[in-house]
Amino acid sequence: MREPYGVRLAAAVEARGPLCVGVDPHPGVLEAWGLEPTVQGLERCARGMVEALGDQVAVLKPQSAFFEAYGSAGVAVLERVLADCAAAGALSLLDVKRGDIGSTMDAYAAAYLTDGSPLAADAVTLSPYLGFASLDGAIDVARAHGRGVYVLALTSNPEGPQVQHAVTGAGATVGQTVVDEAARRNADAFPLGDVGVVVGATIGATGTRFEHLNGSVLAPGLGAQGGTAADLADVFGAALPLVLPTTSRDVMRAGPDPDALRRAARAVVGSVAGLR
Ligand SMILES: O=c1ccn([C@@H]2O[C@H](COP(=O)(O)O)[C@@H](O)[C@H]2O)c(=O)[nH]1
Repeated sequence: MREPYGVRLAAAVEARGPLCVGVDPHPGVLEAWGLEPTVQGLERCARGMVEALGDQVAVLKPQSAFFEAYGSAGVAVLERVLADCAAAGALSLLDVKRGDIGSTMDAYAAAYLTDGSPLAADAVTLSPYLGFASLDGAIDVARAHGRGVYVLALTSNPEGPQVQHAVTGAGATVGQTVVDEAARRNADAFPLGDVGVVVGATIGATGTRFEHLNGSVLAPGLGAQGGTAADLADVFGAALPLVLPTTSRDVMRAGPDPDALRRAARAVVGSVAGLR
């Protein structure tokens, strides 16, 4: 029986430091690595990232879109990348941003959160815009299998505030509502619940309150999107101990040399570890 995701995440961060490195085999990254934009290039890049960092960082986050772009052969590479993460001892967080009606969410949960599925990851990203409760079935499946979810709350892109800063009938912003719904599902968990949220490092001070969240906050946007370690302090303040910063291109551009990738990842850990 696998321990709960929140327990496994806390242990991984304690052992390896607070960092999630994204595995985004973007065409520009393949080119910089001297690889062709082919399935072979995709596999060399993505599995090279896990070879270099799988025994170094707490979490690796493959971005599904860059694998799906190559069709079934690309998805097969993603399956191998997820298996590599498990073998290397890094938690895998599959960035798929799924969100649908409950019955369809059950199928996504079977694909990404169920033991024995070739695409199962330790955690996945989910979108709450069909209503947070539409995700409850997937959250239940994640829990039953010692896995976790990260729900989009305040994303790192400049278009996010149009939706996420809107105020609901109950008087809270949409982003705060997502954080509060996650907090309800994490009540009483120790040291962290299994329902995380995604909040960009780029969003500035929004006044969003995290004190009851009791879950992980995935913070994308460092590096290529302009976010810095100092921004994390502004965005999260006292909630910094919950924050799992994530960066993809900023580390990947150091490759393909494995030592250079490790140095790049260590530099990011160093820049954020002192803030916590
Ligand atoms: O709000 C969000 C949610 C997810 N992402 C994803 O994270 C990486 C960021 O890549 P960088 O190269 O570090 O910019 C990418 O896969 C996004 O889809 C995000 O950026 N913001």
